[in-house]
Amino acid sequence: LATTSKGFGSASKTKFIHTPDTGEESQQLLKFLALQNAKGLENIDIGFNQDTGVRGLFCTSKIKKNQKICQIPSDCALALADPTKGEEDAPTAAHRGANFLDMYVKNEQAKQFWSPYLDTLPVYGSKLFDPTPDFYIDDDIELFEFPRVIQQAQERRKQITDIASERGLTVEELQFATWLTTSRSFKLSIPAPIDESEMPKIDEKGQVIEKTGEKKALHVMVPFIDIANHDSDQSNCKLTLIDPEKDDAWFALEATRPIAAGKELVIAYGSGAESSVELLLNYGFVPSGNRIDKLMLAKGGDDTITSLDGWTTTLEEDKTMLEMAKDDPVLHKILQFRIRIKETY
Ligand SMILES: C[S@@+](CC[C@H](N)C(=O)[O-])C[C@H]1O[C@@H](n2cnc3c(N)ncnc32)[C@H](O)[C@@H]1O
Repeated sequence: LATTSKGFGSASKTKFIHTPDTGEESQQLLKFLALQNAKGLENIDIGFNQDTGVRGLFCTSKIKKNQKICQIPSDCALALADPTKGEEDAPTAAHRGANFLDMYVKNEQAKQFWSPYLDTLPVYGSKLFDPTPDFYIDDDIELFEFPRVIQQAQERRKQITDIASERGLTVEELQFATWLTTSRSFKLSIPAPIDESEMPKIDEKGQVIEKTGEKKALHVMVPFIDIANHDSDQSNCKLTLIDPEKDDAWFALEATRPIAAGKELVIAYGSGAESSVELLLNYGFVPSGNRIDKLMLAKGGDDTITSLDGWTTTLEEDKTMLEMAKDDPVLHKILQFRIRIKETY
């Protein structure tokens, strides 16, 4: 417990729910960002949630609604495609993983510049590695008993195998890079950089059509902000892009509600309304609750379920097995998912 001032002489206790991350990697990342003129770093601690042990971001002081809690210069972000081409350059998750390896890990100059960030990323098999179903063997994938999970996990694996051979990468390195980039990147819609070498376009009246205004989808990894965890129902901040048309654009973590000092800063991943199926497939975790699941399972939704008859086990059996699967992370995640779906149904 620490004490913070509330103003007017009254002091209140701030309950911290995290243990600060004092490790060398985090300290180097903060130093690197400070050198790049990042703002608001003092408002946030990188730390470990004392309940879950998961690394995340925690605010050190009271935050107002709409406050830009921290700002990271856009030069620090890692684009996962050529910004002039956007999705054309990286249409699938596996392409973005391959681009990450080529552009940052295997490019000596880029690797050196970004090493304070790259060193903070999860490594394969570590506590921070939360595998998506495509890492599982076929028999385990089947145990999810959910058609779209099985189909997409297999599809992802095929994409990875194809792109690995196309780009001269090993399947293992590309599978991990694909997980890393999918679970940590933000999809943006940005004004496409103007290609001055291109001939100006003329409209039917012979007027030059302004080259601005065109938007491209681009996935980027934003150091530091990518440590924020997800909350399906109670996020308190979001990522915003400030001045995207200017050279000195910024990525900001912006409060969507007032936040008390000590709270974890949590965002809503992806579209902001991701079902637990999407969260599992792209980020590798099953949230403890998720209002969006009701819409997903509803009649006419993406994953309509008309009955629970086809499942091999009941909700109660899954809950009993979950208790026994504490030391088996693969089975634990499969059961968490089955319980999430059945509870929603
Ligand atoms: C963008 S990273 C967030 C930072 C991550 N905790 C770290 O320290 O590198 C996304 C990963 O964080 C974890 N994560 C985020 N939100 C979570 C949640 N609500 N429950 C469980 N794990 C979560 C998952 O492992 C996910 O793949």
